[in-house]
Formats: sequence, C-alpha cells, structure tokens
Amino acid sequence: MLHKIINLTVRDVRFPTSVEQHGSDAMHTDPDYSAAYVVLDTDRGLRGFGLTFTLGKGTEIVVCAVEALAALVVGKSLQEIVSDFRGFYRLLTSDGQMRWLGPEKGVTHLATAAVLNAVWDLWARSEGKPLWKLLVDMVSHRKFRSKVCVQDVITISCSVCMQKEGYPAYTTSCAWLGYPDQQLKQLCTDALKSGWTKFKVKVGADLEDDIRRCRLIRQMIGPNNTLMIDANQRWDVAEAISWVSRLSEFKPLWIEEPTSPDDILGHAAISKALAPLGIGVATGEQCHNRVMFKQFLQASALQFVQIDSCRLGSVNENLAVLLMAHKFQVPVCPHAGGVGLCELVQHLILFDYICVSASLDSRMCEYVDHLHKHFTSPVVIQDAHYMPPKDPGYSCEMLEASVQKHQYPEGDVWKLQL
Ligand SMILES: C[C@H](O)[C@@H](O)[C@@H](O)[C@H](O)C(=O)O
Ligand SMILES: [Mg+2]
Repeated sequence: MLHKIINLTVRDVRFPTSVEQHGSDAMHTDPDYSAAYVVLDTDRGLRGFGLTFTLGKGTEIVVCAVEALAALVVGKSLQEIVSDFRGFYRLLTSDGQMRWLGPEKGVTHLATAAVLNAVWDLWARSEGKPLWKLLVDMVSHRKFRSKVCVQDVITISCSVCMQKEGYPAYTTSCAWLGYPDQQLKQLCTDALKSGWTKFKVKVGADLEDDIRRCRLIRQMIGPNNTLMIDANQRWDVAEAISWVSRLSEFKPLWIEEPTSPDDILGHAAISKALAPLGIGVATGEQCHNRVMFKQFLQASALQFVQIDSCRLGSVNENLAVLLMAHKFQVPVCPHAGGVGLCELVQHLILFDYICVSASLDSRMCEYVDHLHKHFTSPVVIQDAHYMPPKDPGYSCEMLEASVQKHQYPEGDVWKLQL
C-alpha cells in the first residue's frame, strides 16, 4: 500500500484487425482494434497496467489526454489514492480546466478509464488478488450484509458456482458484418462444436443482407439457441422499429444499439414498440457515464445493461451502474471484445454475480475471440463460460514484445503496412 507512483507511461498500440474485417459493423467498417496502454511504475518496483479501447485513428488523442492527467497521479501513493478513492476519482474527472473537455464523456473519460484501470490493477496486485476477489473481499470485510443476514452464504455459494462452472458467455466472433456467408457458416459450425449456444450477429447496413444472414445463422443454431442482433447505432427511431420488426421472425433476444447512444427517449420508444414482439433493447458500449445509465433505467429505455470497462470511469463508475441496474432489476450483460475488454470486464461481472445480483437469469457476458494472445493473463473460456481469473491484478498487462511490435507508427507491424 505504501507504493508510491513515480512514473506513468502511455503508448499507442494498434492491431490491423480491419484487414480481415474482424470487428466490422454497420458503422465501423474498418476497425483496427487499439488501445491507449498505461503503465504505472512505483518506487518499490510493483507496476500497474491499464488500458482503454479505441479503433485506430485517434488513439494518439487519447494518449495526449492520458498524458494530461499524468500529473494528477504521479507522486501519489497507492494508500493515499485508495483511502479516498472517491476524492481521487473526482480529482481526475473534475479538474477545473480539463473538465471543460468532458465532463465525464468522450476522450477525457476514456483517458480517465485507462489511468484508473491501471490504479485498480496496481491495487489488486499489491494485495496479491485478482481484481474480482479484491472487490468481493472488500464487500464482505465491510460487513455489507443484507437485512436478513444471508449475504455471506449467498456470496460463498455464488463464488463456488463460478469456480466450478464459470460465467456464461455469448460469442460475437462468428458474424462480423464484413464476413462473407461462407466464413460465417464455418465459424458458426466451429462455435457450435465448441459448445457455444448464444450468438450475436451484426445488422443494419442492408435489410436484405440482414434477412439472409439472420436466416442462415438461425438455421444453423436451431430454434433453441439464443440469437442477438447489433446495429451499432445505424438507424433513426422509426427505421429501427420497422427494420427490427422485419427481423423478428428470427427471434432475436435483443436489438443492440438501434439508434444514437444518446437518444434515451428514442430507446424508450423502440423498447415499447418491440416489447410485443418479445425483443428487448440492449445498449451501453457507448454510454458516456452513470448519469446516462440512470436515465436509461428511469425511462425503461433498455432491457439489458451493457457496461463497458473502458468507456465508463473504470471500476468506480461501473460499480455504480451495477448497483443501479440491480435496483431496477435489469440484467447486466457486459460489452466485451475489442482488445482487452474481455480480460477486464470478466472481473466486474463476476463481482456482480457474487455480490450484487446473485442471478444468472437473462445474463451473459460477451466474448470475442481476437487478440487474447497478447496478454500475460488471457481469459480462460471453458464450454462457453468465463473461468474466474486467478492471477493478481486486472488482467490487462500486455506482453512487452506485442506492445513493441504493434506500437503506432514505429512498431514492426506498422512499418510494414504504412
Ligand atoms: C467496432 C466494434 O467491433 C463493435 O462492433 C463491437 O464493439 C460491437 O458493437 C460489440 O457489441 O461487440
Ligand atoms: Mg455492440
């Protein structure tokens, strides 16, 4: 705890995923999965690793924003930070001049997430625990018990269940928008063989294409497996309702990001119109902050909360959203994928299950099968479930060789491409 932070470095790391159309959707047709990657050095040698997810161009802007926050972190001890974490969060998000760039949204908030993710990683490492366990222990030590005094029993049984079976996941890797049908079919066949039962398909660019692709995947997975569709904000409200109604024969569980992520009342209208078809609305990967989530929940504008470990202000803000979702009894199904998002968010959803929701009803965490090999503690998936991470920290340390190779623009991968 006495570790004093003496240095912060941030690097622009990009993977050329767009070349093979991995990650492509109706709005992001050429995503290069990227990260502003932060390392905190301490006087005692312990290091903290954090990142925020980006899509290639513009990562350099997030890197600048992280650099602008560095002075607020360097020189502080971990003890100083965590003994008043709320104050520290406010310091980062409420600087009298920098908050003008947000507040708590856009580039500055992505930068805040990268820095705070590194601080949480450092804290978990200093305690020798994976982050999810640090959170679970914090809650039990503080005697955060329910009125009927059964919270401890629930926590233990939920924890045992996770160690044994893991947290249920769904896959998005089979059906990126830029994949040809043949590839979709092959990936879907492989996924079914590996035990996947829940699949997400990208839609929104062309209705006839969507009908063909959804029909194909529904035929392959059969009537009992779960299908979700994701439009990545492509439509306006009326278009969303009519388009999704046309796809309702394929029985999607949810339509994700049907329209602008800021249009709360638009989402409410879409939710209301689609409810009779048994289709819910999911959103959150581009929801700026907890205040937006509050209003989405208040307005019954979503039926699935998709927290994001790098869009919101790290663990601090995600915890607030988990608690609000619990209060409104709306299931949390985190956004993951990208680079590192699966590694990070698995900790949050484990905590949600063990200490907050104690339910797996209508809940699952996204999984995308790209880029895990670049991490020192990659996610472990067994039978379409996330197995609880065991290594200390927040699982976002990348292999130094990978960072060097993919650093933009000087890494070998980019020297060859540019
Ligand atoms: C550009 C990205 O791959 C997005 O398409 C992706 O995050 C997606 O919305 C998802 O839900 O996984
Ligand atoms: Mg999405």
